[in-house]
Amino acid sequence: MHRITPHQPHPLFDSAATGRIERAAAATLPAHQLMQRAGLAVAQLAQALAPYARTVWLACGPGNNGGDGLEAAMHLQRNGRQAVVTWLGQPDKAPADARASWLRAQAAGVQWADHAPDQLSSCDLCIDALLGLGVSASSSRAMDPAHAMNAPARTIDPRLRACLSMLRHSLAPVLAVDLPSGLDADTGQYAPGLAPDPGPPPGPARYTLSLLSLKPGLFTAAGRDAVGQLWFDDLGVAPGPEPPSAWLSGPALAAPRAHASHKGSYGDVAVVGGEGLAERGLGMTGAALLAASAALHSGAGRVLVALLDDGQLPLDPQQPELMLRRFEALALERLTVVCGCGGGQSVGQRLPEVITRAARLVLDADALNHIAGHAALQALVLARGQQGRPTVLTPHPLEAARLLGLSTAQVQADRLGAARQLATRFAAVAVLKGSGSVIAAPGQTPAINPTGNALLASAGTGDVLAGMVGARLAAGASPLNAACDAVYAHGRAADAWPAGQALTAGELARRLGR
Ligand SMILES: NC(=O)C1=CN([C@@H]2O[C@H](COP(=O)(O)OP(=O)(O)OC[C@H]3O[C@@H](n4cnc5c(N)ncnc54)[C@H](O)[C@@H]3O)[C@@H](O)[C@H]2O)[C@@H](O)CC1
Ligand SMILES: [K+]
Repeated sequence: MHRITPHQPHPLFDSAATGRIERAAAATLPAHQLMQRAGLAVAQLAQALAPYARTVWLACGPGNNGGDGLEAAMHLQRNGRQAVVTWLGQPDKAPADARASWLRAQAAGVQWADHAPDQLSSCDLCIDALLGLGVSASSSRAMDPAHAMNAPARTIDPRLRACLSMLRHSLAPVLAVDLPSGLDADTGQYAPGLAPDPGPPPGPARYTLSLLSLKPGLFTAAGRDAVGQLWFDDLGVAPGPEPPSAWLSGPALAAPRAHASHKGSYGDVAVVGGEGLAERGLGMTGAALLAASAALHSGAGRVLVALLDDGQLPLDPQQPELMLRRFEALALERLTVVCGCGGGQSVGQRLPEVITRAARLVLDADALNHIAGHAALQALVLARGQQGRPTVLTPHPLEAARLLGLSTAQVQADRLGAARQLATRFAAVAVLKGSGSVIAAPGQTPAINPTGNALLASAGTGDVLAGMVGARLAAGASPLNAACDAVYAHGRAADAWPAGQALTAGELARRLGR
């Protein structure tokens, strides 16, 4: 068992893949073995997290997730804790493993209760074993048109609802078994009717022990807020031939710079964007300058900026290293172009040339919005991808929704699926930004980024990311590596941000080289 941190990459397995791993393992093991290992792991982590807990309340659902909780209750009771169990299952309807663990918990003398004990203190512990992987199975059935047509909306057992509410409002720490209950292991979204009430995320003392595999939903969408501190136990089972459904990104290997190198060794980035104030009264040159600053501080050899402001700004006195250029003066065929940051309406007329001529290309913000509205531009992006010319798209969920002709909610409902769809549709690397950014490339296993936090929810941080991707592409990284490394470093910079200091995009860009 170990704690999961962003320092290392990990393979992720969705609910279907986890099911296959489980069935393969179960076929070679004595009956009930996996649940016994799961329950023991839960009890061990519970005791390590709450060594002074006298009482442990275990909320156990009707399926095998509840079975893990019952098994853990037996160990905790035997180890001298008062294990108080609320079990929502029924002996005659429970899966065989869960029923066996119920019998073992009974024999150990756990206490049965309808709800959480009143006197739980912050030293005690709650264990959330209500729902695990079963939620994903029910969600995928609900999304299957064949079932969705006839399936009535699921009614939620009021006892389940009450237990969920107690856990979510608990002052005692909460350890979730396998997944925070209600969270879909594949999408990181809560199943209908099981989401917590809107409001700030749960308190700090929240833990999740993922069993057998790490699942994508733990790391994206609502997953990151829900899981708290994440632990993993593989239950002694290797994934075998099962390919990962996704990867959790890790840090890039440091690439030392040769002494015998010069600015030309690290490539030229050209930023095309930043509509001027004169155009429509909406000055957006700052966005392009932020992207350029990020490229500069990420190590690009030279950074050129073609502002869409009719030459109003000849020099950025804060960043004299940036070389301002008229768009017509850019030798696009030799450049890595970052296009769209603050591009407004003006970027539209530059896009056909940029898309067809740029050697390497990052498309962001208004470039993406224009492309979404113009089928001819979409065809040009696809064509360059099909010619094998490096292209990275960096949409946030709304931009992704426009590109795919979906709603933002549909994109968020399946972030991995949406990123994969974008990558296929445009033969490009797609970075779907947001909590747990997803990076997808055509025909490759997608990655989820583990770094970053809500400090990044401020104006201009997306422009900084686009510049970072551009710098890596210019230095020769593949589009997928450039995107994964930039997203990771962007989040890492936010994670290392000094407490109590506001994160601004300009400062974020300046800190990148440190
Ligand atoms: N699959 C595995 O690899 C292993 C599974 N184990 C445990 O078993 C769990 C999976 O067990 P199950 O497949 O029995 O599933 P769960 O126990 O997660 O859920 C099944 C129950 O939840 C109900 N349910 C599902 N979706 C619901 C929704 N949207 N609203 C309300 N109720 C809903 C179902 O009706 C069913 O009663 C794992 O998460 C893990 O904790 C472990 O014992 C070890 C091995
Ligand atoms: K759970």
